[in-house]
Amino acid sequence: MAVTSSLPQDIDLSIGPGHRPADEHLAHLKLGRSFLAGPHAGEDIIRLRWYVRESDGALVGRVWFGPGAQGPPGHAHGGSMAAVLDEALGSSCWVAGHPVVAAELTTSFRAMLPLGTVATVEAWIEKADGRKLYPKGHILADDGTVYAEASGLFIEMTSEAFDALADRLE
Ligand SMILES: CCCCCCCCCC(=O)SCCNC(=O)CCNC(=O)[C@H](O)C(C)(C)COP(=O)(O)OP(=O)(O)OC[C@H]1O[C@@H](n2cnc3c(N)ncnc32)[C@H](O)[C@@H]1OP(=O)(O)O
Repeated sequence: MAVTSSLPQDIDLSIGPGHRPADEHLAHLKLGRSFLAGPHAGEDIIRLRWYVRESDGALVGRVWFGPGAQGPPGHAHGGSMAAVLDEALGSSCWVAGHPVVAAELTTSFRAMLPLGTVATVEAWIEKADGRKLYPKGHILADDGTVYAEASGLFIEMTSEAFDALADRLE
């Protein structure tokens, strides 16, 4: 069954009585926007390109965190960095021939990443044990500063599970 990718207009995220918007509590801070709550305009959240390093097969990315990726004022949301690392660690397995999904992901945030920064992502398979892959990765500034690093357990899909997913591609 194909998954539709059209933008739904009728998703109801309202909640029952006894709640008021958290924005009202935060309005005095003038945070403006956040990675998850938006508002988002166009494609100014994250842009990235993945590469495979020819010397060792590691996955390397160049990533830009835009205004829509905001967490703390002017800096990247931890979830935005975790999302990049999730995809990086998973993709390091896929490009090595292992179609995986994430089972566990541990992320350490080491330095705040200013919005507008272009950073480098690196990810590689640290260890493999049957269907269990243990990739690691990090997001680095051009001067070597580590913004965030991650390790995870990724499970290689069975051929039946992979075929079932392939059936859902549009
Ligand atoms: C080019 C394309 C690039 C794409 C990159 C994508 C990167 C993005 C990665 C993601 O974010 S994927 C989305 C988030 N992940 C999920 O939605 C996965 C949800 N979980 C599952 O689908 C299943 O739980 C899973 C496939 C992970 C495991 O189910 P299985 O039935 O295939 O495996 P099974 O339960 O037999 O477990 C196999 C082994 O893994 C272990 N295991 C499974 N899930 C675990 C878990 N969550 N934590 C720890 N260990 C786990 C399990 O104990 C067992 O260990 P042993 O072999 O030693 O007995």
